[in-house]
Amino acid sequence: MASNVKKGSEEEQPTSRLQIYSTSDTLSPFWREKYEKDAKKYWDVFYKRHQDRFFKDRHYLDKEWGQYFSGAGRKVILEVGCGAGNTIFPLLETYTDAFVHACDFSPHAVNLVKAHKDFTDSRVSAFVCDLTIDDLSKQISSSSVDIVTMIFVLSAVSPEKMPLVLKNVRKVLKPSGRVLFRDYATGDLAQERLNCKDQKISENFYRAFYFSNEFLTSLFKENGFDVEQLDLCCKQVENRSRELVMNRRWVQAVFRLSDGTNSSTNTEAAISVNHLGQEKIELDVNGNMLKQRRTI
Ligand SMILES: C[S@@+](CC[C@H](N)C(=O)[O-])C[C@H]1O[C@@H](n2cnc3c(N)ncnc32)[C@H](O)[C@@H]1O
Repeated sequence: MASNVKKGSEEEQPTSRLQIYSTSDTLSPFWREKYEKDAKKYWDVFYKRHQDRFFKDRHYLDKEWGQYFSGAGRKVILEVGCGAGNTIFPLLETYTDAFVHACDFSPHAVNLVKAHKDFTDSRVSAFVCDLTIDDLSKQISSSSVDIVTMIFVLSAVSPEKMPLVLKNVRKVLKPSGRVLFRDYATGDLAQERLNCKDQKISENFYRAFYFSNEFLTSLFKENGFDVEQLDLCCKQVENRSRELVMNRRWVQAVFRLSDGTNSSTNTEAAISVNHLGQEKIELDVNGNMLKQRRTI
């Protein structure tokens, strides 16, 4: 996180309503409607206020997914919910031939991307788009994208509307394309403690969805994707000055367009829990342990 966000400041404390979505929660109609109406506005205010200082550049992408970005030919990437560009600019730097489409429903976020020192029209097309409403194929040719990056964006969309995002993305993905996904997992400290600054989008506005393996697998399968890989990643982060041990959990996954056949065998083998630097546990689709091994 950017150093200008003060640790332990008033600003980080939830002062009002916190709405956490989970597969078992039901939102009251009032809050669902209010969130949907206000989400775009609040994210836009968030970027107006924090500019490009809140999220850190994501330098792990080539380490985690290099095999998908490299290879023959110019790769076309679509970053959905691009924010200030913390995913796209590290990618452009590493893969010097890549072309990136980047969209977000916050006009301020898209302007930050366009104002970035590494932005150039010949390599980036940045545009405003609400993924749940606007048809991506009006901006990008159908079946032309090699890789869609979905980094901490689907958790910002209400569960009822997630299928709309996946259907939208499907239109522009090549048949051989992949969706690279990373987002909050159930049991993340922010879900447990409800006071993490990551959750605060604006005054009185907090938002998150936490994915379970089962929910994520069904969501993508029901919308025409197969699971190629799915890891539950867990990391303990210690903050000595505040005497806190924080359990961060996120899901990292790769999806491809469904070929229409039943690929449950592949899916079972691919799903794993990865306690970083500690152990790797392979689960079947129902979360039962198949194998456990040390990774260090
Ligand atoms: C946590 S930020 C992640 C930004 C970026 N992917 C990154 O790697 O840093 C989530 C982003 O999703 C955007 N977003 C949320 N809902 C959206 C929607 N329905 N359509 C387009 N963008 C959306 C927000 O404006 C925000 O920029």
